[in-house]
Amino acid sequence: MTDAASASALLGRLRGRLIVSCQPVVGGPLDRDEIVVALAEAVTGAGAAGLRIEGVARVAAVCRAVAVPVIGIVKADLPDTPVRITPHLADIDALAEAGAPIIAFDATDRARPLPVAEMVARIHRHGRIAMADVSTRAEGRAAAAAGADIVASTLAGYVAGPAPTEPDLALVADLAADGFTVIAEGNVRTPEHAASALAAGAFAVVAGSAITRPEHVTRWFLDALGAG
Ligand SMILES: CC(=O)N[C@H](C=O)[C@@H](O)[C@H](O)[C@H](O)COP(=O)(O)O
Repeated sequence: MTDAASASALLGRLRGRLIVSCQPVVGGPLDRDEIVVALAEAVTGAGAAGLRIEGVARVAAVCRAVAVPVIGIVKADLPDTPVRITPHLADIDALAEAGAPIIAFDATDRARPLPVAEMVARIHRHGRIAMADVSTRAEGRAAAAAGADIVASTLAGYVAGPAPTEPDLALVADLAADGFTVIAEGNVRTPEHAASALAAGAFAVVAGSAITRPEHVTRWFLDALGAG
């Protein structure tokens, strides 16, 4: 993908659709490349229009295996910054080389290795679509001003305090009202959440844990039963 027309055609395939994040629990029994590929094949076979995949080797393997657009990310725990999702330019280069047509990165307003504009420029230099994972409307506005093609609610609630358990549909609605291409991501745990996200103005919806992390879903059930 090298031009605006192809980017727009690729995005068009995601409009109003479900994207499934296939990121197994780290270190768990499903945390294997072949299982991520199998999950990708299972959900796309069932109708998922796109995928979100972590790790360069996994992005390459999934891009070879399926025909839907892949959002590629790299996660890294760094000593000097809370930014974890695709923190470096080298990550962008590797994800582009692996074949991801969309590259997502942390675009929060925290101590960061590099300015958001530099990340977007690098993604565009590879002819890829830049997806900014944000936690607030201000971050979404700043990312869009820096040239991001998509803003996503991925990090809402994850910059401080306890991890959220519901999608931030107010943020989705605010970003959509600003006129951005918004992906609702983070704690979309039910089909009703997904439908509500589209109703709030999302362009597309990502669901992850609810589909591809059975350990988390099991915990939700156990908690509801007051068991274990
Ligand atoms: C905060 C963070 O690091 N989010 C990550 C981003 O890639 C993933 O761990 C999430 O699973 C993904 O965003 C999908 O969200 P959920 O699994 O809640 O449907």
